Amino acid sequence: MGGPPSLYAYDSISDLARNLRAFVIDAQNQSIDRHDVFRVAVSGGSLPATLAKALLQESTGARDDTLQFSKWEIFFADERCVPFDHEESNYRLVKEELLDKIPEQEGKPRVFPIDTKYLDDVAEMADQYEQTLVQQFASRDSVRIPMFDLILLGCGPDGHTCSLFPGSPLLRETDAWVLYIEDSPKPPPKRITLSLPVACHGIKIGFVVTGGGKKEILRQIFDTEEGHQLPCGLVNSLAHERVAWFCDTAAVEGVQFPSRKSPL
Ligand SMILES: O=C(O)[C@H](O)[C@@H](O)[C@H](O)[C@H](O)COP(=O)(O)O
Repeated sequence: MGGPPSLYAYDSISDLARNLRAFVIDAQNQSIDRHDVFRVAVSGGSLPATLAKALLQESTGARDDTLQFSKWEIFFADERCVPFDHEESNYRLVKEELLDKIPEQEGKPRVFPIDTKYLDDVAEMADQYEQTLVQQFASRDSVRIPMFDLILLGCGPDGHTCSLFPGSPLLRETDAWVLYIEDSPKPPPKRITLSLPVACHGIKIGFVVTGGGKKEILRQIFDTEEGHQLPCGLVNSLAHERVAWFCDTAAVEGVQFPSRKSPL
């Protein structure tokens, strides 16, 4: 039995971004001290923009406020099966919101996009990305399942995360690391996603959720038994205290589960 996840709520997006920055840099420093690399998985949706607000702020120069992007390896928690330059591409979003704006002196991360050259064969796309993860994780650490240093996720209004949707058979997968879906309820229909065990296998997992449109689903996820069965609720139940939720006050309105301010 692990402890409960942490729920942080802020009055403004800039407060949220400041605290998310501290959380990410703390995870970064611990990872670099541990194995000289920081392996992060990111999702799409509104997350890349909020993450960019957090990471592109000016540094105070202190170690606990310094990003070492040259030690970062960025992976994708999910991707929409569209070309890289398509407006729905998560890679494009992360690139335009964040990667292209990192100041040169902070170094360049290594980026591992989900290769979309097999657009007609989504099973092949998922296999290829699993091979990328095998090369980056298993060969180095001989692991049964990749362990990211940090996984950053969003929460859909139905409680989905990555491209793992409520009631999907994909939620029962225990073996494969990377899965595909061809009938996603959120467009576009074809998507690639980390499996639930991999999405829960981060040393730290951070959800970023903002706006009043999420308050009902957050209430379900945190305060009800049924909510624990939703994909986001399953991440909470499987990863326990390794999970931190960064929300604004609009998103947690009506949530009984106690929220706090500081992640560190
Ligand atoms: O590519 C995607 O669609 C996602 O990775 C998805 O899981 C997203 O994170 C949630 O739908 C939340 O999206 P919002 O933050 O935009 O609501």
